[in-house]
Amino acid sequence: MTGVLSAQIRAHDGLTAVDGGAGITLTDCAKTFPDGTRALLPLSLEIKPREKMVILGPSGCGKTTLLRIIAGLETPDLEGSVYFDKDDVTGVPIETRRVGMVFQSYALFPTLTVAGNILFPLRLKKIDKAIQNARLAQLAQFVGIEGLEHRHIHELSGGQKQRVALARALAVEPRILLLDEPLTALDASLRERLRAELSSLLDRLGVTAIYVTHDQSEAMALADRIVVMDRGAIAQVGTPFEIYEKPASPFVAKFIGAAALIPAHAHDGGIHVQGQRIAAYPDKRGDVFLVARPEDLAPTSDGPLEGQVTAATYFGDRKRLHITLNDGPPIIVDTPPETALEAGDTTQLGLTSDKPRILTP
Ligand SMILES: Nc1ncnc2c1ncn2[C@@H]1O[C@H](COP(=O)(O)OP(=O)(O)OP(=O)(O)O)[C@@H](O)[C@H]1O
Repeated sequence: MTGVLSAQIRAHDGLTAVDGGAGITLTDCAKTFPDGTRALLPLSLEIKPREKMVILGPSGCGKTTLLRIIAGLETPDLEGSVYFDKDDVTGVPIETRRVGMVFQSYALFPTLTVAGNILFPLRLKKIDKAIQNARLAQLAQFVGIEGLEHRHIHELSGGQKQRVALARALAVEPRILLLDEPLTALDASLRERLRAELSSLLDRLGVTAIYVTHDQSEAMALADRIVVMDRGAIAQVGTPFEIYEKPASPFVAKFIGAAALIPAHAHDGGIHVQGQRIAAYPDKRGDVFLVARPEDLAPTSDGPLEGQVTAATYFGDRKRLHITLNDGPPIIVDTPPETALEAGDTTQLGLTSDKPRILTP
C-alpha cells in the first residue's frame, strides 16, 4: 500500500518519515451570503504544512465559514483565493481537494456499521477490497476502536463515535484535516481525555490540521498557533503563549483567560490604578489597561486595590472569588481553597507579579 496514510501510519509505527500535510494560503478571503450577511471580512492567513492551527472565537464570528472555505464547501467572494501549497484550489470542489472533515455531530451514517462508515469514502472511489480491508485494520488500530468494526453506530459511546468519524476522515489520506468542534458533544472529562489523545494523534499523523472551537482551554491544549476571530475578522494570530501573554486587543485579552481590564494610568515610571501606584512601568505614559486574570491578583491586608466579594466558589483545588473593585470592573480572583473570604466580604488586593501585563487601548 502506498500513499500518505500508509506513510502516516508507518510514521506512527516509527518506521518512516511522513510526506503528508499541505501548507494553506488564504488571500483576501471574504464571504458574503446571498442574503447579504457578511460572515467574513477580507482576511489573509498562512498555515504551515503539518501545523495544528486552531480557529477560536465566540459564536457567529465566522469560524465555520472560514473552515468551509478551506474545505471547498463554500467559495470566497470574488477577490479571494485559496492555495494548498502551490495549487490554486479556489474553485476546486471538496471531493478533489484531499481534505478530511470531522464534525461536532459526527455525521456518521446510522444505517451502516463502523466498518461501513470508515470505508464509505473508499467504496465511493471503488478502491480494491483487499486494500480497503488492510486500511480498515490500520485505521481502527490507529484511533483505538479495534473489535468494534461490526457494531452499528447506535451501539457506540460518544467518544467511540468521534473516533469512527476521525478514522473515516483519515480514510481518504487527507493532506489537510478539518475539525469543526469535534469534541463539543462529549462530557467534560471525556473531552479533556480525547483532546490530549487527539493532539498526539495529530502530531503522529503529520497532517495539517485546522480545528474550530469556541473553547479556549481546548485551543490552548491543541494548538501550535491560534487564530482568534472577532466579528468576521482576525483579531490575532499567535502561539498560545503569545496570545495569552501579549493579547493584541482588549477583545483578545477578555476572550482568553477570563481577563478583566482595569483602567490604569502610566506616569512617573509606574502604573497607577485609582491614584495608587501598583507597579513599576518605565515604558510609556498615558491611559492603559491592567490585564487582571484570575491568577494576577491575590487578597492581601494592605492593598493597593479594594473590592467586595460577590460570589465565592469552592473547586477543591482552589476557591474562585468574583470581586467587584471599588470604582472598577468585576474581576475573578483564584485563591487557595482554604481562603476564608465569602460573598459579602470586603478585601484588599495586590498583584501577584511585579511585572503585570499592560495593554494600551
Ligand atoms: N448560509 C448562510 N446564509 C446566511 N448567513 C449565514 C450562513 N451561514 C452562516 N451565516 C452567518 O454568518 C455568520 C458567521 O457564521 P459561522 O457559522 O461561520 O460562525 P461560527 O463562528 O462558526 O459560529 P458558531 O460558533 O455558533 O458555530 C453568522 O452571523 C451566521 O448567521
